[in-house]
Amino acid sequence: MESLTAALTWENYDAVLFDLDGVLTATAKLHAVCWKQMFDEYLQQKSRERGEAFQPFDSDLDYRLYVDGKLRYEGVRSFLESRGIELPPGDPGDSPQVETICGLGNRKDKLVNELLAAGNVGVFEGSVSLVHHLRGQGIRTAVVSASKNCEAVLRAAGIADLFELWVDGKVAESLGLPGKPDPATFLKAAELLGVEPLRAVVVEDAISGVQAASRGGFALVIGIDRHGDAQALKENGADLVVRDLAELLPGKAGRT
Ligand SMILES: O=P(O)(O)OC[C@H]1O[C@@H](O)[C@H](O)[C@@H](O)[C@@H]1O
Repeated sequence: MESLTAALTWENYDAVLFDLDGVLTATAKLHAVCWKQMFDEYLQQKSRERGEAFQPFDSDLDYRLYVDGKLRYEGVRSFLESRGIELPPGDPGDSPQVETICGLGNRKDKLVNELLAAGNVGVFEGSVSLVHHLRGQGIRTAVVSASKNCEAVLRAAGIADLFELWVDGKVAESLGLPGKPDPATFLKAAELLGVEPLRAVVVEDAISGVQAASRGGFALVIGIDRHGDAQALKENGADLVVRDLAELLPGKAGRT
C-alpha cells in the first residue's frame, strides 16, 4: 500500500471521480444513523407481529454490507432481504407511512432531511485540500453518488463549485442507470467529462463503490478506510487504501 501511495503521480490521469458521503463530506454517519432509526422502528414492529426477538440494525456491519453506496430503495431491499423480509416495491411517490420498499426508503429520507436542515454537514479537510490540489494541476473533478441529496449536501458543505458535474441518485433515476456496485454511474460521469476510464481515478469508501469502480475498468481505485475496512476495500477492488486523502497530497508519504 505504502509503495503505491508513494508512487502515485497525478499527471498520469485526466480526471478524479469522488464519491460523496464519507469521502468528501462526513455524511455517511448521518445516513447510517437515519437508516438505523428507521429500520429499528420497523424491525420492532415486525418482531411484535411475528412474536420473534428484536434484532437491531447494526450501523457498522449492516450499513456497510447492505446500504452503503447503494441507491436508496436498493438499500432497503438489500437489507430487508438479509433479514428474510420481502415487501412490495411500491412507488417513489409513496408516503413514508406506506409499508413498501419505497415507503420505508422515504421514511428514512424524511429523517435525513431533518438532519440536513439542522446543518449537520461537515467536510473532510484532507479531501477538500486534495480536490484543490488536483484542480490546480488541471485535473478534472466530478462527484458520483447514489444520493438524491447529493447537490443539497454539496451546497450545504460549500464545495459544489469544486466539481464540474455530479452524477447522483436523481441523474441515475432519470437516465435509468443502475446504482453501485454496477459501474454505470461512474462510466456516465467519465463520459460526460469526455475522459476515458483508463485515464480516470475513482475515490470511494463503500464496498459497493470500489466494486463498481473496479468493474468499470478505471485506471486506479482509491479506497478510504476511516473505520478499519482496509482489507474489505482491497478485496473488493481498491488498488490502494488510505485513511485520509491528505496522505495523497504532495510532500506526504514521501511524494513531491
Ligand atoms: O437516500 P439518498 O440521500 O438518496 O441516499 C442514497 C444512499 O447514498 C449513499 O451515498 C449513501 O452511502 C447511502 O447511505 C444512502 O442510502
